[in-house]
Amino acid sequence: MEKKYVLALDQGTTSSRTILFDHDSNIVAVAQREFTQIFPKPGWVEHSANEIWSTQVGTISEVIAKANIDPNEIATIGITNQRETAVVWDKTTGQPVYNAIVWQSRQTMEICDELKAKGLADTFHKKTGLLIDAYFSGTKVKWILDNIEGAREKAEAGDLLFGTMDTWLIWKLTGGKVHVTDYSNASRTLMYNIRELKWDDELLGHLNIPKCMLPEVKPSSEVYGVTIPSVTQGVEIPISGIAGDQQAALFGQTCFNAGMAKNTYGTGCFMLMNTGSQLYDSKNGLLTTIAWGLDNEVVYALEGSIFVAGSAIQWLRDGLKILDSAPDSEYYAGKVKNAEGVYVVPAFVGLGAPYWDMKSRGAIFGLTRGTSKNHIIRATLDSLAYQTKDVLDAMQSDSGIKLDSLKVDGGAVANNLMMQFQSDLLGVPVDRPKVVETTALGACYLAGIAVGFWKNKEELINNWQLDRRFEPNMGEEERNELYVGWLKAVRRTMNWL
Ligand SMILES: Nc1ncnc2c1ncn2[C@@H]1O[C@H](COP(=O)(O)OP(=O)(O)O)[C@@H](O)[C@H]1O
Ligand SMILES: O=P(O)(O)OC[C@H](O)CO
Repeated sequence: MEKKYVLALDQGTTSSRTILFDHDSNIVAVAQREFTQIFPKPGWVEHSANEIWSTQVGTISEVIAKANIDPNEIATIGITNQRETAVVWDKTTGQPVYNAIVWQSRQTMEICDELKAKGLADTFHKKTGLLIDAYFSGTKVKWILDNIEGAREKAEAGDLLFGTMDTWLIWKLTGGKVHVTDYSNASRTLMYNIRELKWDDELLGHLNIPKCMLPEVKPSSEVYGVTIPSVTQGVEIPISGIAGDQQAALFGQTCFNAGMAKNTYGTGCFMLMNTGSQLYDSKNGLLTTIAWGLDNEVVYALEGSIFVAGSAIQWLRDGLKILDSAPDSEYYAGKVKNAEGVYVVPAFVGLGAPYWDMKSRGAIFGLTRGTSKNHIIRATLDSLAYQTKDVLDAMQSDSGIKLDSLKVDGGAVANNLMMQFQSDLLGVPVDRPKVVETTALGACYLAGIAVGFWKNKEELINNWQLDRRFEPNMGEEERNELYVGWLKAVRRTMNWL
């Protein structure tokens, strides 16, 4: 039967999505299921790996039914995922030994402090391109082995497996046969040497993690295995693409050349710049990471990771209950001229790039008797733009490359007011593509290339289409004044705990 489609599984922080794309990169059908966010203690964030699996597999059948296609028409599957989130499971029973510890979670802060106190920051940084921070998987795995009774003995006996969500899903999709990840996900674990492309024995020693529990690391585009028919409507479908969601979005935005960058506004906000074969050692708090492995080469990226972006809008909705829905934020924010001196610093789980302060916490500044909920909503939206300026400035300084426009994507870019403010604040145009599901698209491209559905990446460039360009419309003086206020506000949240 003619292969007409590629299926992308996008396992995000708040929902599992499956999207069916055709050969021209059009979305044919989407299914999405949210899952429980577990907050056992302040600053801790966990997910049930079994619920992640059940929501993801549920969306596969849903999408096939919605699109009304024969599953035999699906050429292949690409996987993309929230990165760093770590699960450890028993390879015989298939049961996780503990919840998945989410990238945002701060429960390994003490382990990080201990590693830093031993003077290991440079060693980890040189080998992994990362910093010692609770964000990355390594200390999460150590925490599970240290805290769950019997886990360390079992891990050492080879009975437990570790995976990020790509690895977990592929293991489940293949009926427990395949235990793999790709370079882009491995590069977020704090255990992978991004220069020598191997799990690093010295770092594993410092973290006390047995190597036998780690997945095999592969390029981002090759056939890793096939699904068991029971999960894909009675048909075996190859799985041939894997990338962490932010790297997948870089690929989906067709940022194939060094110097090209994108910014994704989802739960968090992540700016990545393709740096080709070059590894930049950031002087400004950015990470060096692997973008993808393809065509026998590894492409590197510079990354600015912002922990709280769209989730600050969710906080307005679910925490403060001053919004019914995230899109309503645009309406309320538009009722005021600007934030009128109010700044929201959403450091709910500390601050990521470029500050890297696990001990800062969120704050609202500049309140007066005239402050309304509209100002707070406006200032919360503005915080996405300010945080983006922080990382863009760092990136331009590190790379010496001045961007003449910024490609954006992710759920929150639907907000026109926020996009306009972003362009005003950066002083460069902001380009929003027609398909903002670039994460899923990137996974789809990587998978499609592996099986010849698309010839090569050059064929994909023409599929990128502009939806809207936001042009800057703010004077230099106003921009600087606003930004100075933001920097002052951020400084005051730091080292709070
Ligand atoms: N119109 C909007 N304005 C502002 N934020 C929005 C809007 N629509 C969605 N969001 C935010 O975008 C996020 C969802 O984006 P998505 O790319 O699906 O995230 P993720 O992949 O991290 O789960 C949510 O945090 C939500 O609050
Ligand atoms: O779920 P998202 O889209 O916010 O992405 C999470 C990141 O991969 C965390 O590093």
